[in-house]
Amino acid sequence: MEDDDAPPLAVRIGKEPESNPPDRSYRSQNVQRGTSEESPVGVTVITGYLGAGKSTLVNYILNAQHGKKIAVILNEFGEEIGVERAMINEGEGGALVEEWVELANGCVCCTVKHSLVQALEQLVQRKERLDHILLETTGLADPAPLASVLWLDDQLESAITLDSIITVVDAKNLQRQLEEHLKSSFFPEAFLQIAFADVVILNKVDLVLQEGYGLDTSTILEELEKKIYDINSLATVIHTVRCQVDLCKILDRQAYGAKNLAHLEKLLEDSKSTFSRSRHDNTLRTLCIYEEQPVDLDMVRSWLEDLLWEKKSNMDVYRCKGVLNVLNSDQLHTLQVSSNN
Ligand SMILES: Nc1nc2c(ncn2[C@@H]2O[C@H](COP(=O)(O)OP(=O)(O)OP(=O)(O)O)[C@@H](O)[C@H]2O)c(=O)[nH]1
Repeated sequence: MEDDDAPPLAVRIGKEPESNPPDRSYRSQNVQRGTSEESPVGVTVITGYLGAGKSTLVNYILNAQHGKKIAVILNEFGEEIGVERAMINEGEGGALVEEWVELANGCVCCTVKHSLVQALEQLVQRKERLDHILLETTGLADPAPLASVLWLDDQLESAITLDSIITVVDAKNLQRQLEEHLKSSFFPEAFLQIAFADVVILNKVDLVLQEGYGLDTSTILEELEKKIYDINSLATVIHTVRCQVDLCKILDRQAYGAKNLAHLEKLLEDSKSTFSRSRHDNTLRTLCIYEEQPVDLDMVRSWLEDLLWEKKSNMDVYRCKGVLNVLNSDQLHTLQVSSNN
């Protein structure tokens, strides 16, 4: 990983950078290039740990009344293409989405980074102009290299702009993920995704309410918010159930526009000295199962029980999803399991 890819951990800074910005003139030139021609297309990066609710947010945005022509780039860690897309309601004949791009078999933050650049180039060269691009990363993505692609790529920069990085977190699992990260450096992605966010969506608040933990709900949520601010004091935190959020709070934020440039540069510089290099938790693996024949639903259920609850395969499963062609059914079924839910 190159030094330029190191992420900006969000740290509290004073107002001085405005008056004395670091000398990164290439960036300033590119920002000016973007404003002198047609305004660049905003890209919202939607990140968040496995099963936190990223696709739920994409669905919510696409189905809202925003009047925008939106393209969606989906990135899947596994090699099976189409599973992620099956989780999203594209509308009648795909009407809700202007264009889809699926990048499978690797993470946009590392192995398929170049495919991302190509995909973005193609999207902005379309005859019919897009209003916005949503990029849903894998749950294991580190936003830092993505931000560097979107901020610094010469070919892209005049045509697109990083509008915002939205990190969706699972209110029920966040505490455990952060504790384990501190103890053992597991879940580095969960930590980095928050460090990098412009907006953190504290999702699945309903599950916190259900569980209660013997504490007042608002106390639990306040504690979680505090943990988020400890990592990133600059983020806007929004509580949601099923990612239902006012779109004004997440689209067209221009969070990384020229006016925040000095501030961002400062974050990037600061992060270089403080960042730990363990980008991916390499104890995690993905496994894709492809079955040509229709499956027996009872057998699938029993197999899942053995896998998830009895732990007969001797592994922890953080996320499981799929599209099932079920015996004696003329409809496709989707399968969703996210850890501890
Ligand atoms: N109870 C509850 N479930 C939710 C909420 N938001 C999402 N879910 C469910 O959580 C599961 C995972 O949601 P997704 O949107 O697919 O999560 P994701 O982050 O896209 O998952 P990956 O891409 O696999 O990392 C699905 O079964 C959702 O229906 C919520 O606020 N409350």
